[in-house]
Amino acid sequence: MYEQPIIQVKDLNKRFGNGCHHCNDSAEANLFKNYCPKCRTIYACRNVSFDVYPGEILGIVGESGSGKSTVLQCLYFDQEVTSGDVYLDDPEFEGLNLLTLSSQKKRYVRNHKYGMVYQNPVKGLKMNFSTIGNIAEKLIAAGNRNVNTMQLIGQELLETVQIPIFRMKEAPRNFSGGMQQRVQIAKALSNQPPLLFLDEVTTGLDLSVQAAVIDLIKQIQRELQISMVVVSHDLAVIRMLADRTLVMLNGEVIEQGLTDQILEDPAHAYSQQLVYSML
Ligand SMILES: Nc1ncnc2c1ncn2[C@@H]1O[C@H](COP(=O)(O)OP(=O)(O)OP(=O)(O)O)[C@@H](O)[C@H]1O
Repeated sequence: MYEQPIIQVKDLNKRFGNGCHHCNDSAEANLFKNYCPKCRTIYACRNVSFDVYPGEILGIVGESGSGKSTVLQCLYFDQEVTSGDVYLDDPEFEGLNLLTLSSQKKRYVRNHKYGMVYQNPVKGLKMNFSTIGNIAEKLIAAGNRNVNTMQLIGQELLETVQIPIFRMKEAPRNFSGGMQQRVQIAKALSNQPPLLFLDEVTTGLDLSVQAAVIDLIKQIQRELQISMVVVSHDLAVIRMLADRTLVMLNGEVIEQGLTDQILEDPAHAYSQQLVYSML
């Protein structure tokens, strides 16, 4: 049976700067890497298009500065896009380009339909709130009001991400990097979003903690069947997590396909370099 993508992203563009006649007319031809050598406008992502299917993990891999985080930030409305269309398979938003919604509606989408785990936990958590308070914050934003229910949901989520319940009143600033990422994951899952964005969630963690966070993400995907977009500069992380992968370079998607296919037979020279550097 043909399955409808949970999210469709079409021709997403984000530039930092106004552009000039040199790059506006023909960005493709006149850029050096991802910027215009005349006006220094940065074309952080250019014509990025992809679909994510229900229960699928889509990986986005590429070197630092290739535009991976910008794509997630545009989808999560942290950045205003320059142009592009994003459609969610949801009766509430049928046929609506999410990028053109009012800020109130965008907030609604963030609170009810999306979860986000940032590379830097400081962006995703209130470091001085209690851990359970951080989860409650997202639950309240999603419309929950019953304190007992929120407490129960919070405890269940902390169990899922293996944070001891007796530490739930502690602030995340007391926790290790791996624990902070786990709290972010619990918070992101609290509104039961159909779609989760994860930005370099294992970067900066030591190898055994990285492996534990990756196992947790796989377990969540298996048990909850949430669709995910996982961004990493590390192809080894993408290999462990993603069903399909986009390879980005200088703001563009240069290759996409099944992760196994890209690993076995990378078509683009840059993807080949990424794969060989992993061996
Ligand atoms: N607020 C900003 N102002 C100007 N340029 C920006 C801004 N944010 C990102 N950029 C530029 O956009 C490009 C893409 O950055 P982005 O952070 O998306 O890359 P990335 O692939 O996620 O790399 P990293 O993993 O190092 O964050 C880079 O050239 C970056 O310098």
